[in-house]
Amino acid sequence: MTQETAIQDQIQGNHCFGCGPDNDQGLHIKSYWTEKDQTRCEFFPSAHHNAGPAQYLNGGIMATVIDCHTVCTAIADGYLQSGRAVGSGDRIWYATGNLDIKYLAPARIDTPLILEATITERSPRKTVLHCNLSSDGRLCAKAEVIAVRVPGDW
Ligand SMILES: CCCCCCCCCCCCCCCC(=O)SCCNC(=O)CCNC(=O)[C@H](O)C(C)(C)COP(=O)(O)OP(=O)(O)OC[C@H]1O[C@@H](n2cnc3c(N)ncnc32)[C@H](O)[C@@H]1OP(=O)(O)O
Repeated sequence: MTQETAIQDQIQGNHCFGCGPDNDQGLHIKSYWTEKDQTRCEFFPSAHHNAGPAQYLNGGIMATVIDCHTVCTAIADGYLQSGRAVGSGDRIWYATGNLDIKYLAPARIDTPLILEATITERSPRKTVLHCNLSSDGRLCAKAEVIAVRVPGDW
């Protein structure tokens, strides 16, 4: 279940700091389906995304990329569950209801992050996802996210 076009590039008018193609100063993450209910994102940190020590990545940036990768996965899944192409017709939109992160090890600023999300539960109003964030072959954070469906004009 691989695809060439990122989920984010199939959705119009997204100004989100983490995932919006329409945000000039954003992180511009890109997420792709890998298997049924699973997506992957590779993110290259910039030098100014530091934590206190210059060699490590800021935890808020880690939270942002996890948030955006998982919520975009929930949005894409919402379209698929409705039998529609992602981004087609009336907007299907989810917001973060809960983001529970465990920071397990520091992530280096000069190494790409790999995010792997899995949908673990879905209902008409919410989607629950697990996400692992790895860097340099090491699991640096794991998260549980609840994405809640909101109206298209949210
Ligand atoms: C011009 C065109 C533009 C198009 C553009 C498209 C852009 C497309 C890409 C965007 C990608 C964004 C990626 C970043 C995502 C963000 O950063 S969003 C910003 C951060 N989040 C927020 O600001 C959300 C603020 N909170 C809220 O708005 C509301 O509290 C919520 C979360 C929508 C929930 O609303 P609600 O009416 O309380 O929901 P409710 O019906 O009571 O609950 C529904 C279900 O969710 C559960 N739930 C609700 N809240 C929670 C919670 N906090 N914790 C746990 N469970 C919860 C409930 O238990 C319930 O579960 P079930 O009973 O069904 O099992």
